[in-house]
Amino acid sequence: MTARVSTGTENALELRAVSKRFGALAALSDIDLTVQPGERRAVLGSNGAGKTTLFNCITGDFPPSDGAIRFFGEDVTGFPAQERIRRGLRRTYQISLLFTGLTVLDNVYLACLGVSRGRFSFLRPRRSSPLVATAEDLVDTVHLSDVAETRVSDLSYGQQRQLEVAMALAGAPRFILFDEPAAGLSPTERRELVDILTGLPAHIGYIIIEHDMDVALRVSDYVTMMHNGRIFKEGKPAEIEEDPEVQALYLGGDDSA
Ligand SMILES: Nc1ncnc2c1ncn2[C@@H]1O[C@H](COP(=O)(O)OP(=O)(O)OP(=O)(O)O)[C@@H](O)[C@H]1O
Repeated sequence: MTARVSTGTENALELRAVSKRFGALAALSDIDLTVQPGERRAVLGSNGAGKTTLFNCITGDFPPSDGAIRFFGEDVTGFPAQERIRRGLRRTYQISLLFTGLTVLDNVYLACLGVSRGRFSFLRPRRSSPLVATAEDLVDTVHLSDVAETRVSDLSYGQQRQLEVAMALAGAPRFILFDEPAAGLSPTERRELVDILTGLPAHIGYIIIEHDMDVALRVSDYVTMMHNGRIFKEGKPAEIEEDPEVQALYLGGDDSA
């Protein structure tokens, strides 16, 4: 496996000895993780491995029990979620958070409005608003221009997941956490999502939690495998794919690693 060490330059994300306990349960134990700017990282692991807990600690949805988290060099361990968003961190959730009665464009516009500090307005968006143009660009980035004026409730499930990617792109993020964006998608929808993720601007790094090994390996530069709240393996996609221990865990259902 390729070793990942800090180069001394500013990393996008750096976790040092991060642990999270829920009572007696250690959901995360001693996690060290370094992700460089623009890097695309997949986090894989069985149910309960601690992947979503890892995201929650990084976003500030809840604090770690121990350890430190740095975002582009700044210690954000004690920062509330909103402060991390202001610094360019975004996430998507397993559960959809879309306004289903509004159009695709309105959803993205509202996401842009929500992250543009101090510019709240109760008026309907005007076509001339710069934020509308930004929202249109984001809709295009996720291949939804043809349905920009369609209500979200009339979109396919796959299109709704694409829309969630657009919403995460609002407000010029530097880093995005994608929580199982391919879950429930058809093979065609998965290919579309892979195209969208691999086509994102190069400066935007991300971590993607993904159960589908094929999707994870295609959209990432580097892979972190978790099991029982710990990192047990890291490497490039090709190394992970060929690793016998990973194969045993993923294909054989071995729970003893
Ligand atoms: N708020 C919480 N309170 C108590 N236990 C929790 C909480 N959140 C997570 N856990 C527990 O922590 C462990 C890790 O859960 P987590 O959701 O992070 O795993 P995961 O790898 O994301 O799994 P999945 O793939 O099923 O989403 C599990 O045993 C879970 O039951």
